This record gives sequence, C-alpha cells and structure tokens, in this order.
Amino acid sequence: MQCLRPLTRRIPIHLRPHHLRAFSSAVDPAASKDHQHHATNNFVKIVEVGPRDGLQNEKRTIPLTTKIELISKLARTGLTDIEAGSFVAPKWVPQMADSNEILEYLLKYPPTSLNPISYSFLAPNARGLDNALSILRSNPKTYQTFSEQSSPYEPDESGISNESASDPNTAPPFVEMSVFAAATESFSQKNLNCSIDASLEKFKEVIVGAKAMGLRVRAYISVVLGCPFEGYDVDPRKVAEIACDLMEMGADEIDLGDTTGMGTAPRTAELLHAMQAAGIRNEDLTMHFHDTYGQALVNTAISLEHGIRRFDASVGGLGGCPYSPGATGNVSTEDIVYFMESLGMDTGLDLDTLCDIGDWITKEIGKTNSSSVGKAILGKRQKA
Ligand SMILES: CC(C)(COP(=O)([O-])OP(=O)([O-])OC[C@H]1O[C@@H](n2cnc3c(N)ncnc32)[C@H](O)[C@@H]1OP(=O)([O-])[O-])[C@@H](O)C(=O)NCCC(=O)NCCSC(=O)C[C@@](C)(O)CC(=O)[O-]
Repeated sequence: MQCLRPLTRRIPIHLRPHHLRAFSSAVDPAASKDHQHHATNNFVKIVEVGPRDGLQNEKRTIPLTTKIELISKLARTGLTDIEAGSFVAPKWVPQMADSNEILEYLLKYPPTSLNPISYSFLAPNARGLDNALSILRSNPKTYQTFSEQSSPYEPDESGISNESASDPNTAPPFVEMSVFAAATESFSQKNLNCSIDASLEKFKEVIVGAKAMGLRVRAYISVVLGCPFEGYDVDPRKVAEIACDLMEMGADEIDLGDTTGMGTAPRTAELLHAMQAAGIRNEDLTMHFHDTYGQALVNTAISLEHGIRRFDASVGGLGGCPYSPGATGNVSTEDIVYFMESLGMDTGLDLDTLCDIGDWITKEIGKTNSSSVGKAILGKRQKA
C-alpha cells in the first residue's frame, strides 16, 4: 500500500538540537509548556489517563466526588496533563456520563497544582464537542486556550522559560479535546459504530471546531499493535496513513494506542519506523501502552530509544477498554515514573504521592492495585 506522503510540518534538516527546541515550541504550544520546567532532552512527559481510560470500564458507578478527588490529588503530583473525561454517548460508556460536571467543576474550582494543568476530554463527534464547548462558553475566562497562551510559557532564547512569571495555583487550566480513530475496520465498528473513513469525517469536524476555539487536539489511534478482532497483523503503514490524515486535519499530537497490550519490542520499533518514514516527528507522538501481556515497559524502552518523550499512563494501572475484551489497564504511572528515574530521565513527578494515590483509588473502587512499583514502595514503607 502506498500511503506515505510528505507532511507539511517536517523539520528542516539543517536545524540543530537547540534550534529544534525553539522550533517545536513555536509550532506546538504544549512543547513550550513542557519547557516551563524542563529544557533538557532527558525530560519525559507523562500524561495521566487514569480518570478517563482508567475508570471508563468500571461497571459500578463511581461517584462524581471520587472522580473529582482523584483528579485533584493527581494535580498535586507535578503532572501537567490529565485526561479527565469523555463526551461520548452515555448509553455506550455510562461511567463517563458525568464528564460535563467534571469539566464544569474543573473550570469553576481548578484544583491546586504545582504547574498549570491541561485537562483533556474525548469527543467522538460534533455532538460531543458541542457539549464540551457549551460548558466552556458558559464559563468564559475560566480556562486558557493554547492560541492565547501568554509569554510566561514561551521559552527565552536559551530555550528556558520564565517560570516565576506565572503562578500555577492561580492560572486557569488549559482544556484539550481528543479524538480516537482505530487502525482496523473491526475495532472502528465496535468502538465507534462506523468505518475508519466515516470516523475520520466526524473527527475532522471535532478537530476543526476545537481548533477554532483555540483548543489543542490529541488524536488517538487505537489497536496499533494488535486488534482483539483481527489479531496481531495490524499494518503499520495503515497506522501512519491515518496519522497523516489526522495531522493534516489539524491534530496537534498523535497518540498511538496499544489498546490490547499485544505490542512487542520488534513491532513497536517497526511501527515507529513507519511513522518516521511518513514524516511524522517524534515530537508529535505519544505512546499509550496497556500492560495486558506485561510488555508495556519493554515497548516504552524501545520508544524512548527511538526518541519518543511523551507517554500515557494511569495511576494504579487502572483501566481497560470496553471494546477490547480481556485488555487490562494502562502501564501504571508509578511503574513508568520509577522506570524513567532508573534511566536518569526526568518526569518531574512525585513518585511517593503517586503511590499513595494508586493505593487510595484502587481501594476506593474495589480493585487490585496493579502497579508493581506502587505495591513495592507501599510495602517497604509499611515495613519501615
Ligand atoms: C461514537 C458514538 C457516539 C456513535 O454511536 P451511534 O449509536 O452510532 O451514534 P448515533 O449518532 O446513532 O447516536 C446514538 C445515541 O447516542 C447519542 N449520542 C451520539 N453522540 C453522542 C455524544 N457525543 N454524547 C452524548 N450522546 C451522544 C445520540 O443522541 C443517540 O441518542 P438516542 O437518540 O439513542 O437517545 C458511540 O459509538 C460512542 O459514544 N462510542 C464511544 C466509544 C468509547 O467511548 N470508547 C472508549 C474510548 S476509546 C478508548 O478507550 C481507546 C483509547 C482512546 O484509550 C486508546 C487506546 O487504548 O487504544
């Protein structure tokens, strides 16, 4: 299949690393947000997806107060990006039916945080986006958009931004929207009730509408390394083709989802090479590994080696996808932070507090804590 067309946002090859930082900040506001704390290339951004991906599949209704408490606790760990909910059809994913109340709460009472936080919400179609936008419109000046992002977030000539100029405790949060395509037709039908092409048409409306409001857009592609219905053989060139489509629609970031955890090291490397060959920059990619087969950290290492610096994770290893039978949670935030620290990488996150949160939320919703690091640190503390 011939799909790999050049992207308009390629990096000129004569640019050197310090130019690249300035370049990526100029085209990607989130990149400059990262530089508020870390201008080094050993910084790894962890996006916490526990409140959405982690909870969406829970059968027992989780009280709104618990969800808000989870987000508020996470906001105090150094995280800059938290996926907070999902504007999807409640009859499909009932657990996310209170996402409107979550967004409204976050705007009216932004949790105390160490950094300005960007809260993201899924929207599968214009209806989902409209629901989110109507809340934003009813609460003007309670959130920042990336297009109006002010100078404190912009790095200076050295690539380091002026941290003292902004007080994160008083800065309104950012809001982002996420769309979620699938790499196989079967998964698209199960998850979105339509073909890949039809889903892309709907996502275009979401992306264009969100960008018109100045919102940043993440674009997931699910089942990139294995589909519960079509097996391991997912074509990486098809993934790259969908990624190009989404970027050309205006998505700011492509989030590659190993929904089933079927990914292996060689196939992760093959996928990333296909993305590179399609002209998609590492800076535009996030990896989203589920740990069903215990390969999430192996695949994370492969991605790091390839140059990826942004990963999704969920505290306590919460999660699973309603349309991926048997899939377990995301790689846990505690495990990935410990792993990064062991490699000398910097996440800016407070591992001890994350362990407490993983312990608390798993008890709260009656689940086993599936973070190995969380359990080890809590056990060690108890012994001491
Ligand atoms: C896409 C649809 C809506 C199509 O669903 P549909 O049934 O084909 O759509 P429809 O347009 O015929 O609408 C059906 C009903 O839903 C309503 N509706 C329609 N849209 C909305 C909306 N936005 N918000 C609220 N309500 C909505 C609509 O009004 C109607 O209501 P009714 O007339 O029956 O009362 C549906 O399939 C859906 O919501 N799917 C959600 C799937 C989902 O959330 N999956 C989990 C997230 S993806 C994931 O977890 C993977 C990821 C991202 O984490 C990465 C990875 O691990 O790979």
